[in-house]
Amino acid sequence: MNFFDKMHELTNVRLNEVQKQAVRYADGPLLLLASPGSGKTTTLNMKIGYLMLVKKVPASKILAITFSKASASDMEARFEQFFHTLTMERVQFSTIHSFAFKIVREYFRMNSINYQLIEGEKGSYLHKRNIIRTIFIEHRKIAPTEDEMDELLSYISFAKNKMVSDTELGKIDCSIGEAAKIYKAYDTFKKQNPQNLLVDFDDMLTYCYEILRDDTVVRHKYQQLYDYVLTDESQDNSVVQHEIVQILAAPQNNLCVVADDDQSIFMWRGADVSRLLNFQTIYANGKIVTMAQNYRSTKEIVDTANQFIKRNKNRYDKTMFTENPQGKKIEIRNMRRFDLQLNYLVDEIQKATTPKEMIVLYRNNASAIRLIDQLEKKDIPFYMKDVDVKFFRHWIVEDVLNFMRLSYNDSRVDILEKIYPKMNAYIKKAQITQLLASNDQSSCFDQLQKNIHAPYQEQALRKAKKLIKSINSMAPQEAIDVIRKQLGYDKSLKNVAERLGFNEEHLLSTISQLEHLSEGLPNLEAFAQRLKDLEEIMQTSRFNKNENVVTLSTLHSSKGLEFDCVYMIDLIDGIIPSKEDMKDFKEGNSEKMDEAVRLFYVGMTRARHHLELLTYTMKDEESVSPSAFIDDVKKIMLGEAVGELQLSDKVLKDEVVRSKSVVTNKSYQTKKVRDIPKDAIKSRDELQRGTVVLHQVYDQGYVKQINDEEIEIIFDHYGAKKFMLEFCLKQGMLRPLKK
Ligand SMILES: Nc1ncnc2c1ncn2[C@@H]1O[C@H](COP(=O)(O)OP(=O)(O)OP(=O)(O)O)[C@@H](O)[C@H]1O
Repeated sequence: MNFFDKMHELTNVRLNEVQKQAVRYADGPLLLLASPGSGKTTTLNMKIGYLMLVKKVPASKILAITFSKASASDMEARFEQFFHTLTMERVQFSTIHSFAFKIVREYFRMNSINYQLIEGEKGSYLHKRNIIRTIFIEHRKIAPTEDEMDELLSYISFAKNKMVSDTELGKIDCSIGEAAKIYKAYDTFKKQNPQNLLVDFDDMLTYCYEILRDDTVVRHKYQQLYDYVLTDESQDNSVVQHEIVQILAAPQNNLCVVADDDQSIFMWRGADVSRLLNFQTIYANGKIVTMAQNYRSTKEIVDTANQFIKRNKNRYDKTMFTENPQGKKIEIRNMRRFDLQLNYLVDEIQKATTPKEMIVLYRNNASAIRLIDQLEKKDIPFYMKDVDVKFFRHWIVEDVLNFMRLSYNDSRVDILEKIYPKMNAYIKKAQITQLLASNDQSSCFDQLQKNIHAPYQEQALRKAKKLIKSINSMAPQEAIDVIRKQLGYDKSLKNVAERLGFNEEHLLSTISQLEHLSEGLPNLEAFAQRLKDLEEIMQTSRFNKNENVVTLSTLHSSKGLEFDCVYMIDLIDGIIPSKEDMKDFKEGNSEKMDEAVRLFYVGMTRARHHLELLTYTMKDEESVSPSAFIDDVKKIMLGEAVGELQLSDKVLKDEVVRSKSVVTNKSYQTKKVRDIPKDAIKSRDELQRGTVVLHQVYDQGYVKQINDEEIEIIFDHYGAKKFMLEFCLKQGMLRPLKK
């Protein structure tokens, strides 16, 4: 009996002709282009079995590399299931990181180099985040916000993974001033003691690559160790990862690269799909086999997704097809309002007999907050993939809670100190400093009345005191409304967004989410408790993994999964595609738009039988436009040609007017660089001791000291602060005060 018949008998899987061809092709470089659901994991496993059982290759000579831990264990489990009766030998299934780290550890040991890992385990002073934070403060003279930290971490990781040279660092899109300098300082810091290196996850890859490149002994050892190298999910590999694989497979190049360029969605992490697109340039004798038969989804879903992805031009042209039955139509639901989408979804989940066959997909984690609130209220359990509790730690949430805390006791100057610039009481930093120094236990507002800095402050303080006291006995929803509108918090958010280039819409939507979460709660304590509870519910949802419950996931985390029913939600312009995707696209750069299309495609192809695309036209009293991708899908379903993307003008106009960016998981690429004001001070000659200036962030102040490198300004509200002069001039941070 031949190998394939035997496998059919044992596993009940009969490989198709293309899959067989991929299995048999053992010698030389092979790119196995696999459409979603085409059985790539199945084929890869069969190939390993074929190498061992037919070609008699010892398991120790085969290296199988995957991108994530989950796929390494998934491959191993499937291999075990297929072959446990046929062989006792075990193949090495590694993630690229664990394999690289093995080589690095061994090299360091041999050369008596000590190292310390600075990523993974939180809390230590020498943690990657802490080091970068300290360097940021040294350079920028101010602490980074959480968003800035995330953006900087992404930037550093991206540069490392893309192997960007020092001279090219400045060309990477990043809104953090001096990002390149911080990057270099971080790298230098890690290597300051060559006998005791600090190593983060990205360094494992870079060191591994450098060792393999430069150390002939180590390189030969590993090249001889493995006769066959196979890599899964290779569309997610970054430049440095591709380099490592390329060296390991040489010189015989018995390399099998399994990938789907249409599912490449980690460009923002440094994934480099061009390596796949240039496979036959890299390997002149490289063979490309396309596995396009989808075994997962109905014909309706496969055909629509296949047409949809063809919108992207820079890809291997393949036509996904299926022999599965036609199935139901893809449902497109355009609701009038966001909350109707929410109600509908909760209803659907509640009605489902096997909720574990259901997944809700969204682009941004923020989409899950109100959904889990509703699910919890209805006592519906769920499993959340890659839990992200950032929302509950957001500074806006902390601000609102601080307003509420102050309402219990307005003598708490420590709390007032955190929120005074965010309310319209004209309180200055110097006044807070005075309050902190005094031992007075009376109301902060009463104390401030004794020392007002302008006549108009008297009434403002009286009003603020009254409002803050009043919110204590209000229902939380009403209290938040007072904080937003009467205490001036919304206005302060708009100011922050304008000055720092934050996404105003995202800030307002965060506070508006909070307001919704407070609906129906009786008092402020209940509100604070509700936030804690929701965070805990989210965290503990991981224990529901194998239960009969619905799964919630970002589109990014859904790769590799399959479900009977898939609900893709919040499909509006501004989210998918995001404003940045649309803006770049209009300006002739389609990279980000192409990735958004792939993300949408990954979502669609998770569904076996039932796919619903949900959108709406109103959110938080504002009109929004259904995603341009929904129009595409509609046209495909009606058999119409898909033309130019019909992007919503409204979103783009808003973008221009408000000059703000959108939040997605791709922070380093999506932040918009703030426009430099026309009247910004550009020369050092315009500044001297005593010059009164307006700073983009801290408002009015005067120059206390200035030299060629630094400028120190005393601000009316924030006291003394030092800045790098060059940065201030280049970024237009200072403007002259108009008389
Ligand atoms: N030749 C075949 N005949 C029948 N079923 C098959 C065949 N090959 C694969 N399958 C089935 O198709 C489904 C999808 O296979 P697999 O999970 O390997 O796909 P995939 O290519 O890894 O998908 P994705 O890229 O979307 O994650 C599995 O249920 C698998 O058993």
